[in-house]
Amino acid sequence: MEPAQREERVGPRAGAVLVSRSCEVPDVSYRAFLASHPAPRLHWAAPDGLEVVGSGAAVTLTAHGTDRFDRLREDAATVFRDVDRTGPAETRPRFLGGLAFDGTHDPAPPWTGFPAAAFSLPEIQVTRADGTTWLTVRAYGRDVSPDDVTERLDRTREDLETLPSMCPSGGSPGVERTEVTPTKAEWTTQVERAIDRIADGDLRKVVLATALSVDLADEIDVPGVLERLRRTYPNCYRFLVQPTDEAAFFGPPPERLVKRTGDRVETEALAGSVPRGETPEEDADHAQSLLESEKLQHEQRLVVDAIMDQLEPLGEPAEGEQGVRKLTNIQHLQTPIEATLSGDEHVLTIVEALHPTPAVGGLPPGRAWEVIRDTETFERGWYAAPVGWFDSDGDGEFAVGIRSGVVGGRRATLFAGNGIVADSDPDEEWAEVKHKYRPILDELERE
Ligand SMILES: C=C(O[C@@H]1C=C(C(=O)O)C=C[C@H]1O)C(=O)O
Repeated sequence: MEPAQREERVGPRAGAVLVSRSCEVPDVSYRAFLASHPAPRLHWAAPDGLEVVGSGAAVTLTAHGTDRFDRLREDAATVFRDVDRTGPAETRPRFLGGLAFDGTHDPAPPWTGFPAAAFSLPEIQVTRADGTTWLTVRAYGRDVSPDDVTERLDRTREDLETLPSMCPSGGSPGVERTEVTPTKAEWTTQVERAIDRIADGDLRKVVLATALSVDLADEIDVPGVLERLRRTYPNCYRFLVQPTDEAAFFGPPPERLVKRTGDRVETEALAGSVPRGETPEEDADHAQSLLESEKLQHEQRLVVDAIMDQLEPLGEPAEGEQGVRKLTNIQHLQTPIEATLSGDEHVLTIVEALHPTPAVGGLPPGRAWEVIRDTETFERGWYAAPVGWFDSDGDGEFAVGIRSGVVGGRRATLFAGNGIVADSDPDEEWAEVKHKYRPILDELERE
């Protein structure tokens, strides 16, 4: 099914028009859509509503370096300058994509095809919002014919009707071998060194991550996995960023980095973790220990205060009531934070101000990043970095790309990290990190 995989990315250009046509369609299986459309493929689902799936890229914005956010905002403004579109607000152009953890990221394997920032407007997109499903077809260029786009919309609508509404489950690929970086012994040394640095006084918290390299017995059915994650992690985001057939980054992250709607900003501090219990009593005991732990409350407080400080220059932040966020495999301390913007700040500006929060970086941020770079022996790539969408008004929503992995062929690399503070215990932190692999690892292992 069209469109064919493209070698070349189409970037923003002066004088080009974005032509977009949409129509309402009967609900479509996202899994079937993804399975029958080639890369580039994108998927975004927020737990409270918007679900988007797309194939092809009418236009792609990429950026590298410390000014990558400025570059994205400017290039997006160029694309949005001339838009010819039909359809309701739900189908307005939303750039979907994300960024690498670090602006100077170099796309070496397993991150082939993932620049330091990349956002696209899919050529074919299905949007589900407020119980309605829409199909959108787009083209971008200097001599795009709107009639051609309308014709393509009609053809694509017919194609969609032939998609099965349910597909048989592809099953799990099976795991042949796993290798974790660092080893348990190396991790213990890394955590002890981080604790020493904290004792020295120039570091308060650092999030150290691990990478699990997995050799698969078979190729993975990513659309099938995303469909199953909808059921196993219903209160999480779900995303897929797949620039080519060679590499797909995906996962069910629980953490919101930011949602901007007009002058309203919603974010959260999510830090401090305990396992779920086997019984309701054990589960409640774990939750209680989470709330009562001085160490975990300290970790959470550092994140809340940092986010409040990071938002302060942009508006008026307000801290909500702390609670326990229960996921299928783990529970976290969570504090919602809201802000009213004082100016018309683009969601990318807020992303830039917040990323990385000390939930995935540390404190102070510059020092923590130095420690991460000195310590971790693999590239974070897009792990723990912003993934989401933005529109022409500067509204948008981003998750933190954790509980995630990048897969190509029969090799998957999963990532998981944990916040290290003064009284961290390497063994406990190790056990906790392993829990964070579960959402994807469970899908890779054969039942
Ligand atoms: C870094 C990760 O998770 C983050 C770290 C947490 C912690 O230290 O307790 C909890 C939630 C996330 O903000 C991860 O999942 O890889």
